[in-house]
Amino acid sequence: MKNKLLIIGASGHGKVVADIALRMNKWESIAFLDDDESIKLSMGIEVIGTSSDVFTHIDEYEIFVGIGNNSTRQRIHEMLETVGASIPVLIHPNAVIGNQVDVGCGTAVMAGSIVNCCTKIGKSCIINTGSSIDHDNCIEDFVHISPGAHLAGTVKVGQGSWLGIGSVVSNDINIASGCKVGAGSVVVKDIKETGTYLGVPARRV
Ligand SMILES: CC(=O)SCCNC(=O)CCNC(=O)[C@H](O)C(C)(C)COP(=O)(O)OP(=O)(O)OC[C@H]1O[C@@H](n2cnc3c(N)ncnc32)[C@H](O)[C@@H]1OP(=O)(O)O
Repeated sequence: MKNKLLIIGASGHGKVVADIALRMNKWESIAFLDDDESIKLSMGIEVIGTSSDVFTHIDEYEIFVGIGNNSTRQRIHEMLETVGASIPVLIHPNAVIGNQVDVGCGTAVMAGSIVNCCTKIGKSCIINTGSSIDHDNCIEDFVHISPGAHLAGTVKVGQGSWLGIGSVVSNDINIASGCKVGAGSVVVKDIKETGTYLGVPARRV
């Protein structure tokens, strides 16, 4: 493990990621990269360059993508994997992680979230504040489970899907890849096709 952490993205999501890293107390120093060159400091943490500078830091830093947009995060995460960067998992000390839970590299698990036993979470996911993911779920790579979303047991969420804030997914449901589930929506049937789904019960729009 390297003792420095570099976070790509210094705005909202990146700051929450940095906050987790500070609380984990594993790294001697933390810095940001951000493509907005006007940002020099974020949360009191120095912005030391833009994302294209990442290659010069790979030997010295562990690197984490702190960008909320799923496809942008996927693109940068996959590039980092290609060049052999060391990518940590960030889990807030006040998250609850059950037995036999796997969490992939580049995933952030935020404060107050609960991941119950025998669940697999892929790489570069966001398990956001106060969400719950119950037993035997399979959350594929690059998924974002927004704050306060609740997933019952044995749910599968396909790659790159985004479950909006406060959404609910009933048990034994499969959600296809690349879907958006709107804020407060309730999924009670399998979602088989990529698309945007809203409402109670959630329907495609
Ligand atoms: C820490 C953080 O901040 S993490 C981020 C958390 N943020 C979220 O979870 C946001 C989730 N996003 C949403 O729910 C969005 O509304 C989306 C992505 C589902 C849709 O966004 P857009 O495509 O921009 O849709 P838009 O806002 O134009 O709305 C289209 C229609 O759907 C309706 N609508 C939008 N979202 C919802 C919803 N969640 N439930 C019910 N209806 C909705 C709108 O009222 C509008 O209806 P109208 O045509 O009758 O006026």
